[in-house]
Amino acid sequence: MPRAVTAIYTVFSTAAATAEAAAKLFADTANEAVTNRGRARIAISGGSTPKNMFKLLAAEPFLSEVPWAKIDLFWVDERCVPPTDADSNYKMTNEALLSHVPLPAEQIHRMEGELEPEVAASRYESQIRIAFRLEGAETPTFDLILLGMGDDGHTASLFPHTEGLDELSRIVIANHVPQKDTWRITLTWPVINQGRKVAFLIEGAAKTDVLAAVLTGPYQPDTYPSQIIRPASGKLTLLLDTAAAAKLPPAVDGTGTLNLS
Ligand SMILES: O=C1O[C@H](COP(=O)(O)O)[C@@H](O)[C@H](O)[C@H]1O
Repeated sequence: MPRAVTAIYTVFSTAAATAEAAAKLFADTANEAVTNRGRARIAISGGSTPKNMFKLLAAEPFLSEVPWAKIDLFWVDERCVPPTDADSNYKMTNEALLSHVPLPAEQIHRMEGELEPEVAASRYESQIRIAFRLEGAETPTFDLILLGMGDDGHTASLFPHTEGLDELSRIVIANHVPQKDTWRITLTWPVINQGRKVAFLIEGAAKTDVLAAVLTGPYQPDTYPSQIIRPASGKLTLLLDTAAAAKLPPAVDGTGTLNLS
């Protein structure tokens, strides 16, 4: 039985407004975590969607508002390529964000996509264990996990019908993606669901149908891996543009709620 959660979606008229809301969520959550726990541990996604948010975070007013010195930044997933490759999630983030902000290098925890996938996954799991000071079977609770969604319904690097969807005990895995003839490194879904705040940032008409299937269709996480994201907090946040939200129940004053059971 999937966990019951409330999905709260906010719909913005432009991609720029969606990116600004995501940047605000990042800044507010980082400040809240630093106030409450002295540090903020945030995991970000790659692909193309978060680029505008990263550019906003690298400029005022967010540049001054974000407590960079107290943030540990992690990735939700990575492609198995070197950090200089055009496909690298790290490269995009470095160019749009990291090279412009005072985030200390030792607090930037990148996945080593250039290594053999299993090695990269196990090294990243160790890196997380050290950063979170985990003991034994403890798993990490990120303050914020920012997710994207592909037009095939994948999230993180949990693609439809891949073995990674069955992993329940590890923190990080190498996931073989036959449909792309490649490997990916990814946080596992139980770890994503343990995040204090878990939010999707989704834009564009290419995602309209799959988003409606994920939120309003039957529960088929093997086909639509994004459906497996049901945070333990009981709340799932989605920041959407009008195109992505076009087939969801209409939002009232920009916000809609769906009880996922
Ligand atoms: O391959 C990936 O795809 C998803 C979605 O990317 P987008 O380009 O459609 O925004 C992304 O969330 C993930 O991090 C990335 O590795």
